[in-house]
This record gives sequence, structure tokens and C-alpha cells, in this order.
Amino acid sequence: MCGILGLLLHDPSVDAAPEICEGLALLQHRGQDACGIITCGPKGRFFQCKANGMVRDIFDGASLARLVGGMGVGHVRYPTAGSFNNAEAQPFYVNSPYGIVFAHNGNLINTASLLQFMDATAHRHINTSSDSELLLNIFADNLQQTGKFRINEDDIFTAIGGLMSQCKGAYACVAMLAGFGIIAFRDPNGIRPVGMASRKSGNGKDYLFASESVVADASGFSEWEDVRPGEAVIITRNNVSRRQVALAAQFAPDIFEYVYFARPDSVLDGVSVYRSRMAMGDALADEVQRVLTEQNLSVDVVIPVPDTSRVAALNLAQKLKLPYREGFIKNRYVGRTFIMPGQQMRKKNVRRKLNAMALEFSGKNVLLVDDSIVRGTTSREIIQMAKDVGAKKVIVASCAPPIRYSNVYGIDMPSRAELVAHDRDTSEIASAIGADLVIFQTLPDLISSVRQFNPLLTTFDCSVFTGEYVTGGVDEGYLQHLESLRADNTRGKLALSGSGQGDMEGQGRAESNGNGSVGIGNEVGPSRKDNMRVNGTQTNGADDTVGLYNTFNTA
Ligand SMILES: O=P(O)(O)OC[C@H]1O[C@H](OP(=O)(O)OP(=O)(O)O)[C@H](O)[C@@H]1O
Ligand SMILES: NC(=O)CC[C@H](N)C(=O)O
Ligand SMILES: [Mg+2]
Repeated sequence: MCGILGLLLHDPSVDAAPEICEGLALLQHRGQDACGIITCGPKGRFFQCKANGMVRDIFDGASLARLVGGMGVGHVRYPTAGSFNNAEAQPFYVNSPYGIVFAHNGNLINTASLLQFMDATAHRHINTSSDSELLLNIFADNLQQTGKFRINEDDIFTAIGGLMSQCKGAYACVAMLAGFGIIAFRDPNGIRPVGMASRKSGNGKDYLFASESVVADASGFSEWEDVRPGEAVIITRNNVSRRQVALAAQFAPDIFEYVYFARPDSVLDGVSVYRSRMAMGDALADEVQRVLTEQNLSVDVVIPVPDTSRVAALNLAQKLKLPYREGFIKNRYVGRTFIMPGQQMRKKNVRRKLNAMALEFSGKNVLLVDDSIVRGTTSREIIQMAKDVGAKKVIVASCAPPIRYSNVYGIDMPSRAELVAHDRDTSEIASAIGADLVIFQTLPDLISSVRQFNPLLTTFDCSVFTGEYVTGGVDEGYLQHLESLRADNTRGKLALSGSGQGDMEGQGRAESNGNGSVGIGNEVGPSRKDNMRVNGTQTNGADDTVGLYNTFNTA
């Protein structure tokens, strides 16, 4: 679940990078592994800074000062394809045609056939295991098909329409064409979010694309509007054009954005995330009441699992007229644990992040409220912590139903075996996490918690709860293949440096031979390397595609 951002300033002499950096910091909750910015300056030159790390680690005054130009694209990454290799940090760049920069949130599900197409038909070299680099090249290939020296908006819409008919899966994207403008588009099912906003500037306007509206609020942009499913928006210094470029499909935004991913102060597809979480708490209260009565149990106190569940837990406590206590204190310097790579790291960080106050637990029947129970990493640890400080009974309530199926659209839950609810009923889940009782929200209640704020949203992607995939094309064979590639202990997923082997779809491409010759399987093709002037921090050989401060000469 990455964060994407595009900014075009009316005054091209003002640099966009500092504001893009501020915006990326506001999207940090969507990806903590890597981040990057590419700007476009005079003569259509691109300037880039990207690497593994959080926004605050990668950008400072000096690095931002090198990012020249009044428009740019930014990205925060949470890997869901390929590896954690530096070389897969985004945005991506490709020089032909026209010079394109690209940032993607989501996941493609037909990468195997797209790679085949790249090799056999388009003759384009994909240098990493990232599906986003592949998507960029599909875009580039479609632009190439225009065969034009200079393109216009019509050509770009046609190219994105072509991409949408070729690519399956989830993709919200922001792109930039050298010296031309910024572009956003969203897959035909609108699974991942992206919206746009504007701000008056001199005698014109500045324009923003972002994954979430919180970026617009914080930067003084207004008139937030979601990019519609299957729509593309092109913004140049003179014009804003929007067009539906895909055939109509079922609009199905991912409901997990409301449960966990998005910031509560964002509004996605017309629904306040905050209000939807309040409604989740209200609905869950009824279910909790029902189960407690059925089991003849009582609760002394409601305790949220910081951070995300707080909003829902407070509503639940109010509705049940129970005391609400912040029994777990969160270390503000530890990030989100669910989106950290690797089970060991996640587990260690739950303990680092949360501390139980004996005062609030000792001798009580506590109801812990979390937004979701996925691998059960958080629940296992905090239940133990609650018991260690003297809780009598620990009951856990989850705002989301049991998560039993893989996510294939940009959340890193590819392996069913890692999910604590997979193949377990509610009482088995309770014993797996050490709880006295677990209570789940029902799916209809979750859906109505979101939908009541925008009845036009008739469907959501609920595949992690139901195993039904709105794009089609996800069968048992595909899921098993994905599991073999991306389970927690696989080679590709764990590659932290080096060549980023561990193919995206395990076929269609040779591994890196490291000899620097042109052709299949090179980590850095000479053409790309020759076009790059590296100013500042140099990277090692394997990661040459991602120097911290690279300047691409496109003129
Ligand atoms: O069952 P699990 O695999 O542990 O995943 C679910 C937990 O992870 C998330 O918290 P996280 O710490 O990532 O973020 P938060 O601080 O926003 O709640 C989520 O809010 C749950 O607490
Ligand atoms: N979470 C995401 O949106 C990830 C985007 C892309 N699939 C990657 O792994 O980089
Ligand atoms: Mg949490």
C-alpha cells in the first residue's frame, strides 16, 4: 500500500520538491521501506533522489535543494512485488519515449504475460523485479505506438486506455512527462485510491495528485476530487483534461483502506475514514453485546490497541457505556508494525511499540479492540502483555471480520498460511492468539459502516474476507504461485540488497549475469547508466539505478 503524489506549480521557477517531501511525510503510514522524489526542471531535465528508508531519513535541505523544478512526482513504498532492493524504490524513470517518470500504488496480477509481451513483442528491458517498473514500460510502449515526435493529450489518453486493456490488477498511478505535465490514473475497478486538488497561485493554479486527501488539507489545496475508476487526468501548465479511458467495470475500492491503511483525517471516495471507523465501533458494539450476553460474560474496561483502532474503540465503549482506558502506551518513534518486512521484525517491534500499564489491567476483564487481526502478531504479544500485568480475562474484538484469504492488490498478505484466521474458526483463533474470547465484526456490518456515508459505493474489494477477486484472473494456481514467491521466508522477498533476484513472476527473464553487457538480465544496462550523472552519494554496483542524488540528462 504505497503512497503516491504529483505536484505541478503554476510558477515553474519555484521548486516543487520541498512540498512533495512534506506531502510524502503525510503519506508515510502507507509505506515505510523506501521513498523517492523526481522533479522536472528547465529543459525537461529530471532530478531524482530515492532510496530505502523513511522520508525523514532520505531527504534533508541539501538533498531537496538538488531537486530542481516546478513539477515532480513522489512515492513512499511498502513492497508487494519483487524485493526490498533499493533498485525498486520509486518513482521509476524511463527515457524513451519522451522521458517518463512513474509512481504506482497497487499490484498487477498478470505480470507473467506482461513480461512475456515486453520481451517478445515490445523488446523493452525490465531491470528489476518490480511490477511498477513493468507497468511504466507498458505505458511507455503504448506511448511509443503513437509514433509521434510530439504528443498531445489525446495520444496520452489513448496510451493509458491501451495500458488498461493490457494490465490486470490494482493500480493507482501518478506519472510525469518531461517538460509536459503530470498525469494520474486509476484502474477500472478503482481498487486503490488517488485524488486531485488545486490551489490558487498568482494568476493561475497549482495542482496536486495524492493517494489521500490529507495531503491536500495540510498543503492548502482545496476542491479535492477522487480520480474515477478507469479515468485518466492530465495536467499541464495550460490545461486540465480528464477522460474515461477504460470500459466500465465494477467500482470496488478496497475496504481495508477504511479499516487500517488510510489516515483517519482523509476522505476517500466521498467517505470520511474517521466517520467510517466510528461507525465500525458502533456496529461492533452491538456484536460484542450480543456475544457477551450469549456467553454470560462481563467486561470492566475497553482498551484500544494503538494507533488505528482508537477511533472505533472509543465509540464502542461509549455505546456499551463502559470505561475507555488507554492501557497500552505507544512509543511515538516506532512506526506501523504490520507493514514492516519479516515476522521477526514485526514481532520485536510490537513489544518496542506498546507498553501495558498494570494499573488499567490488573484484576479486570478487559476488552481489547483492534481494527484487524491479520497474522495475529500484535494480538499474541499484547494479550500476553495484558496477562503479564494481571488481567483476569482478555477478550479481543476486531473491527474487521476474520482475514482468511490472500491479498493480491497491494497489501502484503500473499500467503494464506501466514494468516491466523486461515483454516481456523473463531474459538481456534482465540486459542492461537491466547485470548479468552475473540469477537469479529460481521462483513455486512463492516460494509455498511463505510457505505452509509456514500450509498453510491455499491461494492468493495473484500477479497481478504471472502476470497472473491473483483478483477477475475485469480485462481488457485495463481495463489499458490504467489505464495511460493512471496511468503515471508522466500528469497525474493527477503533480498535486501544486490540484484533483486527472485523474479516477480518467476519467468520470462534471465537472472543478472553481472557482466555489464547489454541484453537480458543486466542489473544496469549501459544506456541508462550513460545517461545518468551522479552528483553526491554514490551507490554500489548493484544499485547503480538508484543513486541517492542522480541527475538524468534528458536534453
Ligand atoms: O495481526 P497483525 O498481523 O499484527 O496485524 C494487525 C495489526 O497491525 C496493524 O497495526 P500497526 O502496528 O501496523 O499500525 P497502527 O499503529 O496504525 O495500528 C493493525 O492496526 C493491527 O493492530
Ligand atoms: N504497496 C504497493 O502499492 C506496492 C507497489 C508495487 N507493487 C511495489 O511493490 O513496489
Ligand atoms: Mg494496530
